[in-house]
Amino acid sequence: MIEIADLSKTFTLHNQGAAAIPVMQGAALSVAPGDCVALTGASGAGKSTLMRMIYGNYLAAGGAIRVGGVDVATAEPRDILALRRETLGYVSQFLRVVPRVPTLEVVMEPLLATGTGSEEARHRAEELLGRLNIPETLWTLSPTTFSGGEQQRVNIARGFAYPYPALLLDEPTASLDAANRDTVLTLIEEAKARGAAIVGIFHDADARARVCDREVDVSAFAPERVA
Ligand SMILES: Nc1ncnc2c1ncn2[C@@H]1O[C@H](COP(=O)(O)OP(=O)(O)OP(=O)(O)O)[C@@H](O)[C@H]1O
Repeated sequence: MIEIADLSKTFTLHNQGAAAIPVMQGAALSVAPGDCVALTGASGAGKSTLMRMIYGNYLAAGGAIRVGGVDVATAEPRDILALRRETLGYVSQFLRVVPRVPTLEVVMEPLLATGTGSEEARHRAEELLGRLNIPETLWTLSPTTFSGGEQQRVNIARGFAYPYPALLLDEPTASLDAANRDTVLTLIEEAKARGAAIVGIFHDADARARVCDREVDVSAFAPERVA
């Protein structure tokens, strides 16, 4: 479902005479439906960079990133937007929403965007918000003023509402209490059981052990240093 081959990334520092900093070379990764792969490696090794390249936020310098039938490394922006709508979900660490949109609509939106009827979308959103312990009194309010943990849980509800065939998870259990952490890990298990291919960054080693089938250390993709 996710196939990465010979992927490289260079950052260009425009404020320093366009200096080119290679940060990744020869990255390879293959994630089958139902598999969850954890990206590991020390801080700065390139976990977030790889994740952002898979989502199409960072441009690759070379190589291929196939998600479903689309090569994100070379796809047109409109094809990347279609891929994000129908195939590739991303649970980032922080919720970014349009102000004044109620929580329930924030969670329903990925379902409505892919043609699910509003009754069914509402039902799924209510189920997820309930499981993630967001009080019903908050559902009609915008999440912009919610606590950090509540915003994270709304973000997770939104990310798991639509059954994406591929999912990127950036520290989905960070700063959650034990009960909510358990719910998120169960949601990941359910996504795997329906065949989602998942790539995640999990600093929580126990969470990794529970839901991940493999670990890939991105330090192996560091460019060779010229001495
Ligand atoms: N815009 C940029 N310009 C230059 N270098 C960058 C830029 N963004 C990231 N880097 C470098 O790319 C490397 C990989 O960073 P990345 O954030 O992917 O690491 P990480 O493994 O996710 O780290 P952490 O666990 O701390 O989040 C780091 O050396 C970082 O300094």
